[in-house]
Formats: sequence, structure tokens, C-alpha cells
Amino acid sequence: MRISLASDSLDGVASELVAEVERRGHSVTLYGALAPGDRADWAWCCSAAARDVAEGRADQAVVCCWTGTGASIAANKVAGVRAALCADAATAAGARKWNDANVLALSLRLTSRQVLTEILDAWFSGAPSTDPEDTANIAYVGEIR
Ligand SMILES: O=C(CO)[C@H](O)[C@H](O)COP(=O)(O)O
Repeated sequence: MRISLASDSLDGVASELVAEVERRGHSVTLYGALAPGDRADWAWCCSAAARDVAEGRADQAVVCCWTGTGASIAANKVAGVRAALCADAATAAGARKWNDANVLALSLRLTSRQVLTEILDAWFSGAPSTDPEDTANIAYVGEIR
């Protein structure tokens, strides 16, 4: 898949994230501190990655900041994006299954290298539920303005 990656710093697992996503066979587009010369403030770089998803230039995105909060807020302000802030694999699996999340938000403060691999394994192996209750929830949040 085409995955856009954004981080407002190179702290923690930011660099490992790029390597781990590429190692799983995906092509990456980089923003913020991951792309030398790009604006690295969380609002700008995470919005840019989320817009790639909303506008069809990427299939999914992973956005990061120190807490993960700003990254998830910035991504979720983009229409069509369902960003999930995930601190563990179970949350990532649920985000793909029940929320059809298309942007993964990570906290650089909380995410260890081991947990990063667990989250990415769960995220990339997950698929959205086809249960009508789940699809109705997803459709409804897409309509709320
Ligand atoms: O977690 C964040 C936003 O939610 C940022 O990473 C945090 O605010 C640090 O930003 P800066 O390094 O620009 O002070």
C-alpha cells in the first residue's frame, strides 16, 4: 500500500516507524521531521499526511507527535479521515475492525520499539468489519459535520 508518514520530531520510534513500514513492503511518503526541509509542526505535517489519504494519494497514513493527541486531532479535522490514537495492538486491531480507521496516530512518548511492531502488525493485518451495525456507525460519523 501507499502509506504517508508524518512526525513532528525524530524522538522515540519515529525513525523506526519508517523502516518498519517499508520492511512490510509498503511505499512511503514522508512529512515533517521525517522529510528534511518540510514544516515539522504537528498540525501541518499530520494534516498533510491525512490529506493524502482523503484525496487518494495514499491508502493510509501514520501520524506521530510526542503525545499523539495533536497528531490525531489534526488528522481527524480532515474530512474522510478516521484517525485512531493507538497505544497497543488490541486498540489498533479494533480501530481497523470496528472503526475502519484509515490513519493510525502514535505517541512517540508511549510507544516502545516492541509495541510499535505489535501495533503495526495488528494494523496492517486488520480489515473492516462487514457487520451492518459497524458499517452504519462508520457511515454516520462520516456524515456528521
Ligand atoms: O505532542 C505534541 C502535540 O500534541 C507535540 O509533540 C508537543 O507539543 C511537542 O511539540 P514541540 O516540540 O513543538 O514543543
